[in-house]
Amino acid sequence: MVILIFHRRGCTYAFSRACREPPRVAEGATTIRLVSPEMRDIYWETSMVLFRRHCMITLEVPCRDKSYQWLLQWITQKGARQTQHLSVETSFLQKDTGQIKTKYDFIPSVGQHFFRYRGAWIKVDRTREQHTLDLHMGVPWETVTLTSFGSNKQLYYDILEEARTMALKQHEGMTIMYTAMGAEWRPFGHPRRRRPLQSVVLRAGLTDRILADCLDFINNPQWYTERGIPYRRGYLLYGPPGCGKSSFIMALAGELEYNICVLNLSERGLTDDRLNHLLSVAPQQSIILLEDIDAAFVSRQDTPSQKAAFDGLNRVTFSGLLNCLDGVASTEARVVFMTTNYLERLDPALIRPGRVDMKEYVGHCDQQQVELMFLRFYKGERAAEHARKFAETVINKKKEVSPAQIQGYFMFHKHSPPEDVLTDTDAIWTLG
Ligand SMILES: Nc1ncnc2c1ncn2[C@@H]1O[C@H](COP(=O)(O)OP(=O)(O)OP(=O)(O)O)[C@@H](O)[C@H]1O
Repeated sequence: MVILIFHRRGCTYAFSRACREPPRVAEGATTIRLVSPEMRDIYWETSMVLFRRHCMITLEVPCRDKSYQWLLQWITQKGARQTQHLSVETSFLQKDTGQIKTKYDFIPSVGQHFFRYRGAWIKVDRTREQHTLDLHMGVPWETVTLTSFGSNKQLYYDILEEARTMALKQHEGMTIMYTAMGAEWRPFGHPRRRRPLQSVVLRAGLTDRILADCLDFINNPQWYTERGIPYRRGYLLYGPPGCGKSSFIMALAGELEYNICVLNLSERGLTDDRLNHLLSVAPQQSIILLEDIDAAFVSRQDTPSQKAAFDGLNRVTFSGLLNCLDGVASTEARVVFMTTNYLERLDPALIRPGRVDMKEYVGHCDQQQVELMFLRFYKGERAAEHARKFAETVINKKKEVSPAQIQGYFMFHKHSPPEDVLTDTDAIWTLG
């Protein structure tokens, strides 16, 4: 068999004349001069066809895949070269001061780009279908294809891992809120800075009790598997408005390093099937939050006319929700939080153990909560004494007061000395 060997761009290639074997880098080969430039081109083209067939590896990432955006951003960071074609992605970041900063990311636009990774050149083809839509998002269907020499799949695995880690790092210390769009979850708004758990002041022991229960649940999947119990846990926080139910769930998610998937059960078009699907594809490490759960359904005690008003709205049914909650089985911890202002309006079937494992009342302030809230707002030598006095005055008024009202009052007196805050307490109930 005749082996042809030639040298091109620093590499020496060899292939059989009969073209039955793929070309390979020849061991110990020396460059040979081919008789004419035409011959050289023919050999080169032939060898490249074979080379592509046998020695190129491509990875196709469709826009519906979770890693699609990560990958585009990673490629930009790695410095896609030989391209002047960029598209912009605008996002918002919350700084430590709470200020929102606008961030512009340039990502490779539709077309061809090249970058180098671990010594290998990689070609990026970002293509957009003109006639195919991603039906859920209503945007043209896109694909990114990476092509590189060799047959090492590990290269792509490493790229995807790096892209994922880089994307997660960007949101370190942040809580991402997801909302349901079609059949999938999409982040909405900007990722929020984690709220410290102790900034939500609940009755003594309540925060620790819920946190300990969540941690126990998350850290013991084995316990559930061994007993054949679905690995999920449901929580219900009920109580008057402005007492910290939503704020606590946000802060708890931050503490657990979870994100939050908010589901609006009253949404038209949220059918039982869609709900079921959404619950089973919720992002990893996320809390499913069903707020104001009482507003989504008519209770069994409601009048026929009230029930009729709900009919035909193409919404999730009560029995559909019960089934979905039962069916939320997944290999990783599934945490569902529900909130309501009206516990008595909830159907007992919804809050029976298994669907709701822990029910906690989050109510108006007691003296200790008022004191702690004061201390979170005012510092100084006499802060403890002022806090005690303020809390006594407020509680002695014998009127219900929510933490939101106390917070509003402190914000009104943001620039007042603590002494003034002690004298104007009636304003707590009259401010906005
Ligand atoms: N216990 C608390 N400690 C600190 N701040 C609180 C507390 N409760 C409420 N707040 C403040 O009051 C505002 C409203 O709170 P939040 O929305 O969490 O109340 P909620 O109980 O969920 O109300 P709703 O039932 O109306 O949804 C927030 O800005 C929050 O910071």
